[in-house]
Amino acid sequence: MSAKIIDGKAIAENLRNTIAAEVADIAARTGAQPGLAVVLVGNDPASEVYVGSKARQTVAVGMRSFEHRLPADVPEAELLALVARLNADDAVDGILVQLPLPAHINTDRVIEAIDPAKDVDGFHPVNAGRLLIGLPTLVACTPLGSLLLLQSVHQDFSGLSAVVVGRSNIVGKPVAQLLLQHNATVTIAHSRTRDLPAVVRAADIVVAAVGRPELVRGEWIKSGATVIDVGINRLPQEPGAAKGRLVGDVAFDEAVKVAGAITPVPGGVGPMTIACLLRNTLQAFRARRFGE
Ligand SMILES: NC(=O)C1=CN([C@@H]2O[C@H](COP(=O)(O)OP(=O)(O)OC[C@H]3O[C@@H](n4cnc5c(N)ncnc54)[C@H](OP(=O)(O)O)[C@@H]3O)[C@@H](O)[C@H]2O)C=CC1
Ligand SMILES: Nc1nc(=O)c2c([nH]1)NC[C@@H]1CN(c3ccc(C(=O)N[C@@H](CCC(=O)O)C(=O)O)cc3)C=[N+]21
Repeated sequence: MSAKIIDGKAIAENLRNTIAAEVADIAARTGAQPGLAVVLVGNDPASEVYVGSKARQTVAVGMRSFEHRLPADVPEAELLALVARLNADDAVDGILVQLPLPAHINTDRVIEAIDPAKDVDGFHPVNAGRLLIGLPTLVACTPLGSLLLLQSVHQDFSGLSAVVVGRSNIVGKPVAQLLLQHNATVTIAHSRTRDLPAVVRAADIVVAAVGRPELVRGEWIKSGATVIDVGINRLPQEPGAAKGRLVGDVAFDEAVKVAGAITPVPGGVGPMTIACLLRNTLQAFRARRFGE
């Protein structure tokens, strides 16, 4: 038996279409338009690609896109000053500072400088804390996208055991919180976990957010489990190829034979991340301008 492939690309497109319709409706009624500011420090080629596609999709759903590019050696104070200007700019509803930042910049300080009401990444301690407590908030895009993909398979997670591999603040921890909030029984595994294959084998839902190409093998997966592969790993370039192949944290070809449903890489969580960024921007816009 072969797993159902969860089509993140198609689900993301649906979500973007819904957002575009709502943006058009609000524009027709009020003349107001949501705005998203993306800040890129340095010129990492992968980040350039993401920032470019974010800007394109922002405009495609009818929002304003503001791109700010700063040199890799920009002083931290200058980045903080830009964030302060964006906080004060009424045309800006969402602010995203692309990570990772160069080593001389204190990432926590930059994240904490963002107005929580405009923190469409959901990384600010206020928003992370609200998620933990179960208050309405801006939820980090990749975790939210992962949840929406899971909800395309499972109505409810009651009685299901979920294993999240990875405990980063931007993916692992918030994914685990969302799963818990939706009644899964959640285990968080990481680099110090003993016998990871056995831990994963117990899971009805596996979320892999590790950053290790194809770490999770097919034989680790319980038959019929749902697998969400968050990993985006670029393999070394083969001779003659333009680019290295993109693979997830799960050995897809093996896991697809065992799982009940699985996300591909590319075309899984990645496209959902950007769609959820637009969703969060619309949410922040409504909250700021209409108090919704
Ligand atoms: N699709 C998307 O939109 C996005 C994809 N990603 C991708 O998701 C992946 C994870 O990203 P991120 O959370 O930022 O990564 P981090 O490097 O911040 O965290 C990785 C986590 O994996 C754990 N880990 C590392 N090696 C192992 C191992 N051998 N066994 C078990 N656990 C291990 C680490 O454990 P410990 O804490 O003990 O060190 C850590 O908790 C990456 O591939 C990244 O590219 C990230 C963001 C968005
Ligand atoms: N402040 C901040 N917020 C982020 O959300 C953030 C970030 N920094 N830094 C980097 C990571 C990574 N990330 C991705 C977004 C989209 C795809 C995506 O669309 N991937 C496509 C393929 C893209 C390709 O071909 O390279 C896919 O999986 O199908 C991937 C990864 C957001 N991140």
